Amino acid sequence: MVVLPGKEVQGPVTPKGNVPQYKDNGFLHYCVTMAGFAILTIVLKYNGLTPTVVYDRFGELLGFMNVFALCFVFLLYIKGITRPSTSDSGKTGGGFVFDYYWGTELYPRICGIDVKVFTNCRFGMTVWPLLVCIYALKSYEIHGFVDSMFVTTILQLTYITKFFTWEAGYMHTIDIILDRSGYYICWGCLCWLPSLYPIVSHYLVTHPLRLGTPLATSILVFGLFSVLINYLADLQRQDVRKANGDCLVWGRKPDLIRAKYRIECGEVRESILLASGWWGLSRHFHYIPEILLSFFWTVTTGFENVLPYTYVIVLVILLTHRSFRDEHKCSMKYGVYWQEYCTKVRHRIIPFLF
Ligand SMILES: NC(=O)C1=CN([C@@H]2O[C@H](COP(=O)(O)OP(=O)(O)OC[C@H]3O[C@@H](n4cnc5c(N)ncnc54)[C@H](OP(=O)(O)O)[C@@H]3O)[C@@H](O)[C@H]2O)C=CC1
Ligand SMILES: CC(C)CCC[C@@H](C)[C@H]1CC[C@H]2C3=CC=C4C[C@@H](O)CC[C@]4(C)[C@H]3CC[C@]12C
Repeated sequence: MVVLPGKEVQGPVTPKGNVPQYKDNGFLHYCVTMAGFAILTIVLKYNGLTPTVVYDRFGELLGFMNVFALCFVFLLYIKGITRPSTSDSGKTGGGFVFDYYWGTELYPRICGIDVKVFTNCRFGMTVWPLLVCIYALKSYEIHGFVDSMFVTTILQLTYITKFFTWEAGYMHTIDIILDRSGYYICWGCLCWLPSLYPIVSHYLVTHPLRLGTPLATSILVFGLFSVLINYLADLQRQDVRKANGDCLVWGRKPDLIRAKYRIECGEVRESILLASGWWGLSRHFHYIPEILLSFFWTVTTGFENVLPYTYVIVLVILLTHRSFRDEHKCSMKYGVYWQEYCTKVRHRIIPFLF
């Protein structure tokens, strides 16, 4: 976060009128981390050691991370009250338990390091691919090449690589602009994400399944297609806003709503809501390929056990709940303009159904 070069980018203006600054070096960080991991793995191998010790002692690591995260969240709670980094901070009035859960600061920084970028991107989203590689290595040590592990590894790594190419876009999501740095986001990214998100790879170490080339290839192709759609949808709204609507969407002039909103100091600003392309099919169409992808990387485990499907199930709940939270936020922010968008695009996630 500190040493690697990157373009300075700005996040969206906060309710208190602050404009957070970021260094866009996420993709470089990801490449350096993965290359570092590969080199260390080779060095360890030459010395008769292996990184798969992380798999063997994962319970202990997770136990430590839990204690660390709970203490860290408490320190953030104190910091937000006594030494906040910005004016987007303070108690909510909901009492200690709620403030501990929700956090007391939107953009805490410690020694110049943005805490949420660290916990969400540089820890949670970084530990995930490392664990996926470690579990794949462990499986290889025990069973040799297994196609189900190969397919799930490729799909998860492609998805995570996609995330890092788009990390600056993530700075515009509700995790960053709405959720404070408290138990929910912080413990979630330090403990919940590393234990739940790579669960399929963890499961396959002890439950290898030979799919055969036709099935493995089909799952891989469908999975890669799902990542592509999800990526294109996220990119579409970003590109339309960057071009201020002066561009083509699916070969046509885009259907736009120029939505006005007011920030807390009373200043009026304008933003674009895209009502065509992926964003004209439903208001959160991009959640469908996101869920399908997780299904494809999980179906590699077969249908014997529901355990590896935990992530897919949680994701369906999380994204449905998120669509409500996000729409509440947009409706508060844009008022009649959001209603206009909802009238044009009637369905929330599944076109013609929901
Ligand atoms: N695997 C996981 O655990 C999860 C993955 N994801 C993925 O992360 C990515 C981003 O998540 P997402 O929930 O979309 O979060 P975002 O916050 O990026 O999306 C919602 C925001 O986009 C803007 N917006 C909404 N509708 C439109 C529109 N029609 N045109 C232009 N802008 C619009 C609004 O922000 P504004 O205020 O700027 O107008 C809205 O708050 C997705 O790919 C999603 O699938 C998400 C959650 C969990
Ligand atoms: C405490 C728990 C019950 C809940 C924990 C929630 C968080 C760990 C997760 C909530 C939203 C998640 C994410 C949102 C969007 C993302 C973009 C995507 O491209 C990659 C995944 C992620 C960063 C994802 C990560 C976990 C959450 C922050």
